[in-house]
Amino acid sequence: MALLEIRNVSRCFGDFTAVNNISLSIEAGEFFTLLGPSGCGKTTLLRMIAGFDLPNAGQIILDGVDLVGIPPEQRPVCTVFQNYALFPHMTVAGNIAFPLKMAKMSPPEIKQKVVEALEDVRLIGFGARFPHELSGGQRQRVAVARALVSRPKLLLLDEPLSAMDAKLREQMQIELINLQKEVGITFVYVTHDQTEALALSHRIAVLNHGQVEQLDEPSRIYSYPRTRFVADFIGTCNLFDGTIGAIGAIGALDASNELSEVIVANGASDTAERENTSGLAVHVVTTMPPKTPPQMSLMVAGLGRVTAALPPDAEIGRKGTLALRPEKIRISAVICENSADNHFKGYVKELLYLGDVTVYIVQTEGGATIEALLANSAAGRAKFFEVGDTVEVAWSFDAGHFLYA
Ligand SMILES: Nc1ncnc2c1ncn2[C@@H]1O[C@H](COP(=O)(O)OP(=O)(O)OP(=O)(O)O)[C@@H](O)[C@H]1O
Repeated sequence: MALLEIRNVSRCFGDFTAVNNISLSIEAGEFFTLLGPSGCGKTTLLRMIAGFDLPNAGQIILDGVDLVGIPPEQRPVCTVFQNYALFPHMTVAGNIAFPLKMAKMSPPEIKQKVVEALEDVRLIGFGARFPHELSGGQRQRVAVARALVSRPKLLLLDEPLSAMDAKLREQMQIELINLQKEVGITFVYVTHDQTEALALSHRIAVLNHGQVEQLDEPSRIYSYPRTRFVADFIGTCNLFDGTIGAIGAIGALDASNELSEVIVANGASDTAERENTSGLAVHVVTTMPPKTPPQMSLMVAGLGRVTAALPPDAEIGRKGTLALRPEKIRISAVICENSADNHFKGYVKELLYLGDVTVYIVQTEGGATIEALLANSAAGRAKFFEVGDTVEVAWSFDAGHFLYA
């Protein structure tokens, strides 16, 4: 059984449903993140785990015990907030010792545990300082130490780094990863920052309108978003609405016959009539090397025919979205023909120089807008193209990810 089981939990405020029948499990030792835009319900869910709020329906089970009905201070759960919430009149050591004093631990034991906690967050030597004598990063480390000192089963962190500048945030992210590994306590982390979620988490639940849209490892969330919302919310993504025009290999897809029901079976060498899932007769036309991944062509406004990897349950005429990350797109000057599966001529409409990379917004001849990302360091050049340059954008058939949503 998982350490934390959230079963069919809902929370309504009047007519408004902030958390809508969420179920998820978190394993012991996981760094688990609730990620979503403002108002998606992540803090409400966290508050219910902590006991500061109660669900209207559902169960929250920690280590086999239903927490609903148990007051916050009796739950083996601690929370770290964005604003640190340290006692200003107490020293660092006093702040960290506070929950141990409340638990009536003996003074020598408290002293020992405070030293260990200061070690955990690399603040040895800071015990006698007051919070106002610390930097933001140091204050948050004290808050984490105070939350961890009583060794809760679960540490909840509500946007703990959002008040920090980018550089400090990155440093604190590394510290949190290392700390979680060292202490082995399960972290449930709330953030609206997708890069933070990708960097920190073992698994991420992406929330939208009070529901989980996708629960997965960071790399899968990024590379295989399950919905259009996830593709759009995590990183930057070109999203092309398309209709499946043909199913088969690139060579066999006849441009003059876009809606033909052509199927090329892997390894098939004969010509034969088959039936597709809708019961229609389809024509097997050619031999494919056994390892060639199945493909399809999509009809996309502004681009025309786009070749893509064949998703499950593909059928001619079915609509969906091709999600294509900007870094998967290549740009070249239109001098020689590009041999990639998909290549379109256009011009650079806009660009954004970001130092290490440049974002190019390319308008294709057909009228589509495509965002591409190029690393600048490779050729030691600041930028490869200028606004107005004629270019070709290209990507391989398996660079994108097709969604039915
Ligand atoms: N006590 C409350 N009374 C009424 N509505 C509430 C209450 N608490 C939260 N809400 C609403 O529930 C929704 C979810 O709020 P929640 O704080 O969980 O969002 P969030 O995803 O954490 O957003 P943020 O990142 O902005 O904190 C919001 O629309 C919010 O206005």
